Amino acid sequence: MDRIRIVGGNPLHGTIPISGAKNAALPLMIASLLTDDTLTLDNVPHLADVEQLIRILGNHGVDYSVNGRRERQQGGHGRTIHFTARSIVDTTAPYELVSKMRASFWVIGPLLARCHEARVSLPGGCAIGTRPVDLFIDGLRALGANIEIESGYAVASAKGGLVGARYAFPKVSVGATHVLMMAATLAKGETVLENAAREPEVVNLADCLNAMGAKISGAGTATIRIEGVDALHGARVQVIPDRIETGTFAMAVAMTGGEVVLEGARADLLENALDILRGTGTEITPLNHGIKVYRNGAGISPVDVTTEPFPGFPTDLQAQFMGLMTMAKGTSHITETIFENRFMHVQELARLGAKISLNGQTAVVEGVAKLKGAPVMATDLRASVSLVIAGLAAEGETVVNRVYHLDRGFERLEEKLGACGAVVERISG
Ligand SMILES: CC(=O)N[C@H]1[C@@H](OP(=O)(O)OP(=O)(O)OC[C@H]2O[C@@H](n3ccc(=O)[nH]c3=O)[C@H](O)[C@@H]2O)O[C@H](CO)[C@@H](O)[C@@H]1O
Ligand SMILES: C=C(OP(=O)(O)O)C(=O)O
Repeated sequence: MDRIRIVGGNPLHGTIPISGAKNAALPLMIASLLTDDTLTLDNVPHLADVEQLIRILGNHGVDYSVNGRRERQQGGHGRTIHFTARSIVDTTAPYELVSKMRASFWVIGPLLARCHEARVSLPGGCAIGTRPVDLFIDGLRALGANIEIESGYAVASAKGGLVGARYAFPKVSVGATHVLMMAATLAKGETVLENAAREPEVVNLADCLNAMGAKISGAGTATIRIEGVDALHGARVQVIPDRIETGTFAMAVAMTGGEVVLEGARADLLENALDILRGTGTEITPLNHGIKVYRNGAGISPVDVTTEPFPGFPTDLQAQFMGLMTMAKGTSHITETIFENRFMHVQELARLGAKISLNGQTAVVEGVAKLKGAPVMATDLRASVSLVIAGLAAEGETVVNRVYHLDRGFERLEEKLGACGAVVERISG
């Protein structure tokens, strides 16, 4: 199993290209199931989750072809992938494929909308909480689907097709918003989704569906209206830059000091996190083509943070921010409100010398003057990268084990950090 070895202590200087967002690319790829035409996506990151979803979509009959290898080799932005689902050859998404990642469950929406039936294994994904699917089931039932859980599968049907309805999410869910929005595009009549997720990835998906002929308004607000249409057609759509990768590298610079331009990053996708970072003493300057991040030798100020649905502070940056706070000049409180088990990095950061105690869903982080390198274990995607950036700031050698988590969500991580002066290498096997 691959490991990442880091020798910490170097400030970061240079330019890091920001990749297309994993969490935007995945639902866009799934949207290809809604049409027999070709959906072309630009700026698709090269990640294990994307490759896995290609396999899952292939099982349903989606063909794909990839361009852009040359640009990628030259450090350019992502790949262009054409997805074509001429016909759906199988409406079952089997356990072996779906159990590896959460988002694969989302095929249930388009399959039901287009084929009026779906049999989808209950999902896997990062082990950061129980992650139920009740909202998907309730929402799709509101659109007229019959759904039962049988032997670990959601078995769904909608004879005669889905029918538009009003559905108010009892809790904000990104995935359930994606799925209901996709399902409603081909339903009869109007669907109104209330208390919908407002994440930029939802807006990216709505823009994509509209480019395919859907009639969606209000994405990015809590109320989304979808007027069902008879069919969708092909389109060409750009995956938005990854705001979590952006925030992660910004926090790395805040930890190590230095100056880095995050090329292609969009400040409007993570205003809240950038404001919080400014509060720690990090200079953040939006540029035309990205964001500049700078921290001089002065210490890191502690800032309290609570994770919230967008536009609040993202749970996917909580672990990285905790890494930063371990070196602050004082105590900070980090409260996780989205996932009940997303503090697995706490004990690993402690191996590097961090002082963190847990009080329910709040971590109390007492800053220390320095971290010291140690062997650590990656437990999930964002926890893994928090250990990498903490390792960059720690004295001496840190080895992060089980890095396959990282490959799900960070494209060319070692290469990007290495180009900015970090000593970081992958040890295979
Ligand atoms: C691939 C992808 O885009 N993953 C992101 C997506 O995950 P995902 O879409 O799975 O996260 P949700 O927004 O659905 O989860 C939010 C909360 O709702 C709960 N819930 C969700 C569905 C449901 O049917 N019932 C229920 O109770 C979840 O357990 C969680 O407590 O949004 C999360 C929240 O920003 C991010 O951390 C993940 O990186
Ligand atoms: C939790 C994440 O991914 P997933 O929802 O696919 O588990 C993540 O991207 O941080």
